[in-house]
Amino acid sequence: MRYAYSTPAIRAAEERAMAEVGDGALMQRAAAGLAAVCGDRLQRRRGRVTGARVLVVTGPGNNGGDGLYAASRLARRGAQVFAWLVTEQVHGAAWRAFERVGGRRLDTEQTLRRIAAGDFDQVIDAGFGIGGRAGLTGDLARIADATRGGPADVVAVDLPSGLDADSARAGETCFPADATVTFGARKPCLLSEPARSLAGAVTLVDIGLPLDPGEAELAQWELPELAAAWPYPGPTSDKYARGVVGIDAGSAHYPGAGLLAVGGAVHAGPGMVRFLGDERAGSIVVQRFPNVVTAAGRCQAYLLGPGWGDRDDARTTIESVLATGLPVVLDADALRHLPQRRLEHALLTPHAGELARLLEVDRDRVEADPRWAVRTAAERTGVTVLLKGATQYVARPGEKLVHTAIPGPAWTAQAGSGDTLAGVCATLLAAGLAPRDAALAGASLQAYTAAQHPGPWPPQELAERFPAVIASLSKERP
Ligand SMILES: NC(=O)C1=CN([C@@H]2O[C@H](COP(=O)(O)OP(=O)(O)OC[C@H]3O[C@@H](n4cnc5c(N)ncnc54)[C@H](OP(=O)(O)O)[C@@H]3O)[C@@H](O)[C@H]2O)[C@@H](O)CC1
Ligand SMILES: [K+]
Repeated sequence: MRYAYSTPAIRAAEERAMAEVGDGALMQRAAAGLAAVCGDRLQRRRGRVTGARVLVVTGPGNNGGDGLYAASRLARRGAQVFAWLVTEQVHGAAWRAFERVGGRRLDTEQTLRRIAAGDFDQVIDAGFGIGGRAGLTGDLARIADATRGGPADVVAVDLPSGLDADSARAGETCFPADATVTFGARKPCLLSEPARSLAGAVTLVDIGLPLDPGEAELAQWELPELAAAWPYPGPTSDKYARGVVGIDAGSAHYPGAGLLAVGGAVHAGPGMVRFLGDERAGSIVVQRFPNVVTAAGRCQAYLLGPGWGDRDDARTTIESVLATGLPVVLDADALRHLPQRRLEHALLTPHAGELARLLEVDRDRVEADPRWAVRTAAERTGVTVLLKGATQYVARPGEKLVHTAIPGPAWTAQAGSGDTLAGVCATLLAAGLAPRDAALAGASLQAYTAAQHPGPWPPQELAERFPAVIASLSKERP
């Protein structure tokens, strides 16, 4: 599990740590970790650190201090180090250390000229860290622009300047990095798209911040969580132990949605799938999946909504399934017909547009603050909510911590992916997983499968790769 902490939590932990080890020690630990990563990257690119030309884009606060101290360490390994100052203000002790090793200050025009000439092997972005605000202005924006796409390896200190540490937003202007070295704990921006992609490969340096996962803002699943949650059958499992899923998806207008939802469910390993939707959709489903049953009967979880379109009995269908008290995934068109009361046993799986409609806000508001949106929806509806998208957030009512699924490539951003995912989640509910784990496991499986099989696979073909991935995951089980 990867945890991310908000800036106030990190600042509070920093104070506790500083009370113990004193001022300065944390920065030295940070600078040592940063210099190690920068040195390794130089070594890999050019064979050695000696002779490398390194520019530190130096901000006025401690982020700038980290960068200058790290550059001083690289200078002691033979690098030539330069600094461009964002303002005249600079961390005094770090600046003196930088000057002592022969570090040189460049003015803006010299810096831009050298960047344009491809003169630097590495640019250390030590503009702003957790004290930073979204967006860059003035000469710093020019320098970031000039560096972008050039030959220098860009290493961000703590987080890329121009990002807001606590937000998923990418901002209009920022300093995209090839790698980010972050201190003490990950920041929410480093786990949330679109900000996440601007940070490159993230290394977490332990500087001894006393942080408790109970204070975390975000928790991202990794393979061990997925493998541990996945319901592998035991030696005596029968189809009811594995779970029977009832799927009402698709319509005469959208018969494909039924097929896609069933495809997701079938390839996630249910005991049985009952197709309870439109008759024409049902005949296509059975042709493709003869193991699917169309007769009504015992189910252990349901999926309602994909490809329903407009349907007169939407509300009554939802109510009758809710009345069973069995777990249910409410997806797509079912989300337009939710009862106006707190629900139980349901998992809602909206994308940003559907969540915006649910919350009666603009889609921009959801995209600007997805954690707020998913938490608010969970509080209002009383059930677990999975917000689908480039980062997939899961919130439960009464819980501040928001989880995210294992991230995957944008190949899954296509029509039909949501239908498939809803089928997987329903299968996991039928197997007895709690809604939060079903949401995280379903979304993680789909993303991880797409990462293992990159390319424009249609969702139904990606689903056909689930079984092999599920089998291989068993190696990760505790
Ligand atoms: N936490 C820890 O344990 C440790 C933390 N460490 C390091 O300290 C970093 C935090 O340092 P920090 O508090 O000095 O703030 P920092 O990010 O350097 O910003 C400086 C000032 O810049 C300004 N400013 C911001 N954005 C701007 C913008 N877009 N355009 C223009 N100006 C802008 C803003 O001032 P304002 O304008 O708001 O008055 C802000 O206060 C942290 O990220 C890590 O690298 C490590 O040393 C190890 C231990
Ligand atoms: K930075």
